[in-house]
Amino acid sequence: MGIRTGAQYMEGLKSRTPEIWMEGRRVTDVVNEPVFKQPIQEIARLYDMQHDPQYQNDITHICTETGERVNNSFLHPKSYEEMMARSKLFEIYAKATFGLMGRTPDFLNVVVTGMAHNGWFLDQYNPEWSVNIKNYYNYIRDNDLFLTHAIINPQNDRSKNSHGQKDTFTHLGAVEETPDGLVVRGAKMLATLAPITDEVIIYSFPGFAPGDERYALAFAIPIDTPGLKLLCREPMQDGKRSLFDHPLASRFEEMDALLVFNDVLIPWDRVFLYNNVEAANLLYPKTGIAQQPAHQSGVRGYIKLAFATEVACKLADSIGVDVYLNVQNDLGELVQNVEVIRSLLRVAEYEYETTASGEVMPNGAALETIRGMLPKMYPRAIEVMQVIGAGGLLMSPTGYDFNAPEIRDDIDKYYLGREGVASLERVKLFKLAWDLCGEAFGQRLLQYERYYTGDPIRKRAIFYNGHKRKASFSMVDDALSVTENLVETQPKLVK
Ligand SMILES: Cc1cc2nc3c(=O)[nH]c(=O)nc-3n(C[C@H](O)[C@H](O)[C@H](O)COP(=O)(O)OP(=O)(O)OC[C@H]3O[C@@H](n4cnc5c(N)ncnc54)[C@H](O)[C@@H]3O)c2cc1C
Ligand SMILES: Nc1c(O)cccc1C(=O)O
Repeated sequence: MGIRTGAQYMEGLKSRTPEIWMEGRRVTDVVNEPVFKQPIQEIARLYDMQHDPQYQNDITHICTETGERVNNSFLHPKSYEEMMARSKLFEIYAKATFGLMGRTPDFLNVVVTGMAHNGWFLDQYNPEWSVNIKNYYNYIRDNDLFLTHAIINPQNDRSKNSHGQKDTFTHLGAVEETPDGLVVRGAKMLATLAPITDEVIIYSFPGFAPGDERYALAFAIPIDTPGLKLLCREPMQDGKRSLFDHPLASRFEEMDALLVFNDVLIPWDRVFLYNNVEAANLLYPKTGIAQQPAHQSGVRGYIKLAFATEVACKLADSIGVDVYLNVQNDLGELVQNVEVIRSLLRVAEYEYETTASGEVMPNGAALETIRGMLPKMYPRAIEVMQVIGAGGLLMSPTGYDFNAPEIRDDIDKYYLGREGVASLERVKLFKLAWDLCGEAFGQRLLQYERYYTGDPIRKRAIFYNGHKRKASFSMVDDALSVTENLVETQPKLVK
């Protein structure tokens, strides 16, 4: 089959019956559910772009195995050119959502592609696992499926491991082995976009301890597998708020869900890892699913940071405050931050690494630096936007007010911006900014940038410890070398 259209993606959603709970009710018609309607359209647009002559050659390629056209996120990069073909796709998809949808299909496609092409790692433990993940990769590539994932345990008692929790099956664990597959029970979070996806893949960041064997799992199942419940958080837009008043929140709500597994049967051919703490801890670092997804999220984060910076600059210009030094200083800092991420991306791509199995990966240190800097830079961009917008962010009329003839003159007169900026233009800009820096929608985007890639504190500590292991500190040695034997040659202190 190969690439799908947006309509085929939506037909796929209609063909499934996932158990979705939101605001205390079952969601049975996800395509027509107001909360999901527009986000589905945004994802459908990404699928349609694969058929658009303007984008097709930049975001898809002909699969050498099947001869079908498939998305570039399924490329297993064996050259700089193939790595850059993925980078181009990441950028085009990110620009289509201003970087505000973090878990677009390309993200997990990259994860599964990485896992599937590093089967050597899984073969060390169980050769069936590498066959299963490779077959799964072929399946989602050839059917162009959209995945969600949940790799975090529910936030119960973080001072204890999974086997130390009060209830054995709070964290998702294996209950029993059957001839047909593995029965699992418990929960995982935080499956972004789960209600509007086709499948879910489960695995974990490193962190298992001896005794956690039953929780050391990696598998994938259809999102409507019997026994799987999706418990959604409170929606951040009800699908009825106008595009005028909420130009971003009304389009890009990325629903997050807790996944609850009630004795769900995972067919053996969908099990990629099981009952092995060492394998579960090494899956992430050893199969490239730390580095390769960080490329996609680095490009996406760059677009999102650049977008937020553009909004802050336009906001300041619209009310004439970017004539002042303090504002110029703040905006200059944001623009430089964007340049830092852009430069790090180029360095990551120019200084790519090739693995023993011939996989080309963007430079790990540069990607890890992006991973550590975006959680600081994006909140900074939002803070500057809030400081510049000041009270004006709370002082906007609604689209309905513009349509009220009795007050239209007042609106046009008192919501005017600087010379040349009509009230409609200024108000639309401030609404764009408010969605990013005021709404719950925008706060989620900020929290996303802090935590989407794991805990930045622990990731930065891992990065430092890795640096300490690898660095030579040779400059210190050089500087100290001139002072060798100084004590012996030191002239006696004569008072
Ligand atoms: C908007 C958003 C979308 C997300 N989307 C997804 C997704 O699609 N799929 C997915 O699997 N995950 C997703 N995540 C979850 C993300 O992976 C986690 O938020 C991240 O890994 C951090 O884990 P946590 O949120 O449970 O924080 P916790 O680990 O509970 O940390 C809470 C606080 O305690 C501290 N802490 C906790 N444990 C330790 C420790 N052992 N040592 C030191 N400090 C500790 C942390 O530093 C932090 O300050 C998403 C998160 C967000 C915010
Ligand atoms: N955040 C990630 C995820 O959710 C899955 C795989 C990798 C990552 C990552 O950022 O490294």
